[in-house]
Amino acid sequence: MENTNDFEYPHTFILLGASGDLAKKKIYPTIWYLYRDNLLPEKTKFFGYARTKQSISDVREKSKKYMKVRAGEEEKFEKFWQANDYCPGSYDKRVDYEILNQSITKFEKGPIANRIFYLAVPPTVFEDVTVNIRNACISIKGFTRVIIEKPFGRDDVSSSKLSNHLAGLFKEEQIYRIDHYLGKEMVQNLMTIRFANQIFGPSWNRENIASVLISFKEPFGTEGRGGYFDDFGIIRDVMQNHLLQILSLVAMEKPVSLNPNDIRDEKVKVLRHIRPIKREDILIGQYVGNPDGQGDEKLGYLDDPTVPKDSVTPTYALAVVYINNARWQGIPFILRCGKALNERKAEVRVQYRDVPGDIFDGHAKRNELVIRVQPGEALYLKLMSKSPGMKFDLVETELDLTYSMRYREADVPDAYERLILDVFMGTQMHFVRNDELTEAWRIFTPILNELEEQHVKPVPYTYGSRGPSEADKTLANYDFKYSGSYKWNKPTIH
Ligand SMILES: NC(=O)C1=CN([C@@H]2O[C@H](COP(=O)(O)OP(=O)(O)OC[C@H]3O[C@@H](n4cnc5c(N)ncnc54)[C@H](OP(=O)(O)O)[C@@H]3O)[C@@H](O)[C@H]2O)C=CC1
Ligand SMILES: O=C1O[C@H](COP(=O)(O)O)[C@@H](O)[C@H](O)[C@H]1O
Repeated sequence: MENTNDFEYPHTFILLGASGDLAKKKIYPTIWYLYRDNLLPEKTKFFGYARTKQSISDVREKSKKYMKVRAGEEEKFEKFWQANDYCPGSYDKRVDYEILNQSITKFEKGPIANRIFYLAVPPTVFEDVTVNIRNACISIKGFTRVIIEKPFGRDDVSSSKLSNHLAGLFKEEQIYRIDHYLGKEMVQNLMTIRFANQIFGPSWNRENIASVLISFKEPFGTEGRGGYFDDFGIIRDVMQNHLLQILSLVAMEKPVSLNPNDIRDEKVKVLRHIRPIKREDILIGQYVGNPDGQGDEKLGYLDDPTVPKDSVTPTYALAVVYINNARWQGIPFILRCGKALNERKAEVRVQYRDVPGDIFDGHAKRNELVIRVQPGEALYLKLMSKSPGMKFDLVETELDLTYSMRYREADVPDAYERLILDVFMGTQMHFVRNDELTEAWRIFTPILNELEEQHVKPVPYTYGSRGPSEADKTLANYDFKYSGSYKWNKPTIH
């Protein structure tokens, strides 16, 4: 067949679960921004599909407050909604998908037309939806691509069942598993930082690096979403996917090329060197209310009415993984994530070893390369310098690449914008391949089972704190040194 991967052909983007939260808060705004910026094929038609009986005007109304329309963009915004349609239907009845198919076909003029399905639906209907797309809706004159959202199962067995199910319906190159952290600017920058700078390559190993800390922090709790969360917990929600994806980009060997499969081959390879996490290598926590806090901060996880009163689901976890290869053997990679903490932050800290043969009476602190994913993308390298002036003292300082200062005009796109555009373009570099998923579950399933079977009680930490007090001791035990003496002189913008 002719290469159909061309933006001149008609494309249809079908959003299943169009009545849901993700759709209104994230996907409709995202496709609008892509449309507004003329990034999509000109002949793109959008279809919403869900059980709710409503019109496209209702969808528009519900997503209105999440979509930014700047002055002068009103006309384009109207055109965007004219390119949208909504088709109500059930998830399990083939006949409804046949009606959807007929509606899509009406717009597919010409010999070639492509379809992209975005599954913003709960896992319970996932199998029905994919079977019905395959049976009634695939494009017969172009490509069909399917975007799926986590959870990709809840352990190795359920994930492999899901993978087998999908493999029976679509080829791997048709499946786009979203981990939205792979769409974030600084996560995408990891490969560039590592492989386009000779300064880092030679020291990126066990001889020079003492430990690596990869953190995710959120300043809010489950806020009524505890029902979903309680079945998964923070390890499945954040650590097994987002943090492990970051780890594989930090630790993998240089890929043969930028070809998506060459990159994903290296990511899988590094994961294969990790043994499953052991009980002694993990600390779990659950937040409790802060009586002195404001509003929601007063409430602990167990106060969420959608959470069982005796739940032992962790809302915080710190786990250490070791990569048993020549580059990293013995070096702790510390993954740390939690909800209801003191701040919103996602970052990687690569901490170098102490300087050998110290001539500065122990005043030389460790170098640390910090890759700040959010908020406020930044890359800074903490280093020692002579204090300016007559004295010969040491001062802790940094080489600082703060994006908002260095790239003032740059517009850093949202993760979903990049990822959805990638699907139109057919590049799978920033999507999770099936074998990556298998490895991720191999590493995490035994500890998840052990924690659940033994009903291990998480340690309490206060809403709004930095997490369980034990965590800093654990970090120190795994050779992550915090001196507490570094001060950042925030530059002022002139
Ligand atoms: N370009 C930029 O944006 C730059 C920003 N900065 C800012 O300067 C400030 C300080 O820099 P930073 O790199 O964070 O350096 P620090 O070494 O001062 O702090 C590092 C982190 O260590 C953690 N920490 C605090 N107490 C302990 C402890 N007892 N044991 C172990 N860890 C501890 C905290 O994070 P946690 O609670 O997550 O553990 C803290 O953020 C930050 O706000 C940073 O964002 C600095 C340079 C450049
Ligand atoms: O996948 C998830 O990520 C969000 C955090 O995403 P971010 O882009 O805002 O950092 C988290 O709140 C949610 O629990 C989790 O499922």
